[in-house]
Amino acid sequence: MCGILGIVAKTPVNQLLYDGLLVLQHRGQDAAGIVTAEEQRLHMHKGQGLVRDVFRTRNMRSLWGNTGIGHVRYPTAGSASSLAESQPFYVNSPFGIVLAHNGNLTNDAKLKDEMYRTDLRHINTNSDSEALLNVFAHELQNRAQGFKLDADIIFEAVAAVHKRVKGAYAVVAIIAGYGLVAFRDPHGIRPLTLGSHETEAGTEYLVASESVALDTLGFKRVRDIDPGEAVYISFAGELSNRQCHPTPNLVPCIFEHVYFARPDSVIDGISVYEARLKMGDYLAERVQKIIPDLDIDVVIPIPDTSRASALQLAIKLNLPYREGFIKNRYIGRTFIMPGQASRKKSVRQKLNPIGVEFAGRSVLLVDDSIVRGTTSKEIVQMAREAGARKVYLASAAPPVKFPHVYGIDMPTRAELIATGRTDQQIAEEVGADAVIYQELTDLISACREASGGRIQEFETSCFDGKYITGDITDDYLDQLEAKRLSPLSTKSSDSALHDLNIGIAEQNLV
Ligand SMILES: O=P(O)(O)OC[C@H]1O[C@H](OP(=O)(O)OP(=O)(O)O)[C@H](O)[C@@H]1O
Ligand SMILES: NC(=O)CC[C@H](N)C(=O)O
Ligand SMILES: [Mg+2]
Repeated sequence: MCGILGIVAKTPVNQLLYDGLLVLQHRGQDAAGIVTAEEQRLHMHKGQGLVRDVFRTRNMRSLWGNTGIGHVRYPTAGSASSLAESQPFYVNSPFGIVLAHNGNLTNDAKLKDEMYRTDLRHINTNSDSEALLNVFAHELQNRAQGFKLDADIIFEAVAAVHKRVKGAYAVVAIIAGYGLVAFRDPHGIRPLTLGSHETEAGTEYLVASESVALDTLGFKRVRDIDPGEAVYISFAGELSNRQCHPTPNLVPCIFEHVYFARPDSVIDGISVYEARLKMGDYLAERVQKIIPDLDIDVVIPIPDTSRASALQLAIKLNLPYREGFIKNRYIGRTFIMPGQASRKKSVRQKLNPIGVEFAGRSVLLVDDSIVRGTTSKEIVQMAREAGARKVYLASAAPPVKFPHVYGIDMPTRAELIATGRTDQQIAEEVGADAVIYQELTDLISACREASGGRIQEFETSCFDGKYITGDITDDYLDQLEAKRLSPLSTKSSDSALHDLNIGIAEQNLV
């Protein structure tokens, strides 16, 4: 899952973009990039690593202009960690376009083939986002009359993108000389929100993956961008919008609410925090059913993401809630790190138990999700080493059993701890006395209730194998897995760790 951000302001945007990317850092730790625009001129700086490591003062100084976009990257299925695939991407024709993408395309192989054979465009990386940029560029070029461009032409180009592209895409882009474009796929799988800020010089606009960026940067939330909709904001700050798909249907990714998004964000009108509290309520009922005697002395969250659900679960069951694991604040999220070796090592570096909370007690550990089981195995063992009498493990999400193809790196069934195992076998695998999973219907109810009943359907494929875009076949999943399991792919994602902060790309694009 990546974080994207676009701003059209009245004064230089470099610092706003930097600060905005910092609050979206939880969505991608692999690479970061910013492009700013001064009319026809684009300035880019991007590199591998965290935002704070990629941008130095000298880089910031070169990012001139009152409009800009930014990206933090978490590489998805099919693509490895590499500088070449860091975003935003640039294409010089037509006009000069830069684009930042959150999501994952499911027909990028076909698109790349079409680019080569029909559209005569060169794609130089394995990134699906580069293909997406070139489809948009091609559709814009087909419609532009000479060098003249207006909102209608841009919206027709986005409509054409919707026809050609499948999968998940929330996008911000800049067209040199014109303005900022933002659009969302017809199911709105990935989030995208719009905010504004009034100044004496006029209205400024911000588009971001999560509302937390608006809060931090002093913008007011206007609304979420609708699925299928495109918004165009000229450099002068005039906003136009259009629904560019004939049958848009909001089916947002439920994993944003389980794990990805920050709890202080509001996505499609759902407070992520409230959704997680409700997950805790439902999970409490499951715990009561599976451990009727409630032989549990204490409820302990696995920091950070499970905290809200764990707290609510403890309240509901009338059990004490304690912080039994202390998180090292300098270690990032482990699940989105590339390579299993680094993820495993980081869990131990990240979490350390407080002995007194475990010694002689029966503990209920609560996590938001169990995916590969990397975290669970380590923390159950830590709890035992700290003297716990019994260790139960509850997950606010159901077992993750299917690859995620819309922007989360869960590509092979073999990697998922729930594949081919019963709950009892999973408990044995992680060393717990029992594992208690949320039911999928309850997870959906939690999010539906948090939406006030407005959103009926969620993208839940990693739990039930039902893919909303309708193009995911067994063959597709087999190919994805084969690609992922090839030695070349493993090597590139693990070795990427050693490259962190080494590769930096800087360009003044004219
Ligand atoms: O079963 P696994 O493959 O280990 O994946 C699931 C774990 O990874 C995530 O934590 P992460 O450390 O990424 O972030 P957090 O601090 O936001 O909880 C998630 O919250 C679970 O704890
Ligand atoms: N997680 C994401 O949204 C990734 C975007 C894009 N598919 C990439 O790999 O860079
Ligand atoms: Mg976690």
